[in-house]
Amino acid sequence: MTEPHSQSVSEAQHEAEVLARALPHMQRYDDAIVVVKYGGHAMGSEDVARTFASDIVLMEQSGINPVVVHGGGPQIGAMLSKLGIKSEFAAGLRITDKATVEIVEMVLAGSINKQIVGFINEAGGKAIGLCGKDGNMVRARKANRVMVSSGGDDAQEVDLGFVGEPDTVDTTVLDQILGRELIPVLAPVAAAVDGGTYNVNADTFAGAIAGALGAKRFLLLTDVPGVLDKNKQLIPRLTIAEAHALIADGTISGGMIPKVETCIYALEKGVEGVVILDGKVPHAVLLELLTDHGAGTLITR
Ligand SMILES: Nc1ncnc2c1ncn2[C@@H]1O[C@H](COP(=O)(O)OP(=O)(O)O)[C@@H](O)[C@H]1O
Ligand SMILES: CC(=O)N[C@@H](CCC(=O)OP(=O)(O)O)C(=O)O
Repeated sequence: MTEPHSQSVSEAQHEAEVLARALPHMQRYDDAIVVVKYGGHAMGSEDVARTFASDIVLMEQSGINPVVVHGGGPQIGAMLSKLGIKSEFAAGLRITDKATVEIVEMVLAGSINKQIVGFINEAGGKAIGLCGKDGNMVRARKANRVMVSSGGDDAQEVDLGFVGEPDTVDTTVLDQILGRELIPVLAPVAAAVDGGTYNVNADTFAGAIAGALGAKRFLLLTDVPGVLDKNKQLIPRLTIAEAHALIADGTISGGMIPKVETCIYALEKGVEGVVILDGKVPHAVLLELLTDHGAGTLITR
């Protein structure tokens, strides 16, 4: 046998061993619902988005029921600036006036949603793009005003406009879709309880969906390796109590606060485990679900 041939046999053997090691993980998640929040920063390049889409199809083919909830903050920002509409954030949430909510709906429920649906379908899946309005899935109430400090002592109360908090989640449509080889892809736009449209933070929307579906795992794909400690080192595991302590001492700040709070909400609603991980790492979801070492920060009760 020549050297190159023996090498390729051993490589193939290695690949077979990797596949075999995935079996117990596949069995653990057989028929389980896994909600994956795909953040706007994690979308990165088209190559990364296509790899993500094929991983979602592989999950579905392995007997897992994936539910994708996507964000698109940077993409909304780009469209608003193209149109000359100024946009500001308060407490990590976009202050959303009437003109902005129309663009948010257009970008999230329109272009981004259909792009992800397209990539999943090109990878051999059958994705269905929906937003919270479809089938009355998520109804939202107006978000509370938030306190924003302007540097000095004088904190100001800010009205976020058309920003909503999930009020009720009706899973009828998702119950019809899941378990039938279909992959729901959800945009975080919701109907207002009193009519109209609300812009909902994608993490919050995904947490509400994961909680209502009683998902086994809730994965949040972002642009950092997970929750980092004060020395910027990855914290592989956290309990709810430890997460609260890290928020209180300032280790967790900015956009990571609503993310971790959403994780805590989902865990309290019965989700077994929540993982925050880097969506820009190729095959991040497969690494987490189907390998022994997992990825990111796992938060459990
Ligand atoms: N302890 C921490 N560990 C990791 N990231 C943190 C931490 N504290 C604050 N952050 C910030 O949170 C950001 C992630 O939140 P966000 O930008 O809202 O993500 P996404 O757009 O994916 O929803 C990180 O890029 C980082 O700047
Ligand atoms: C109220 C609010 O802030 N909504 C977000 C919705 C999109 C989102 O959350 O996208 P990421 O996950 O990519 O950040 C926004 O307008 O940007």
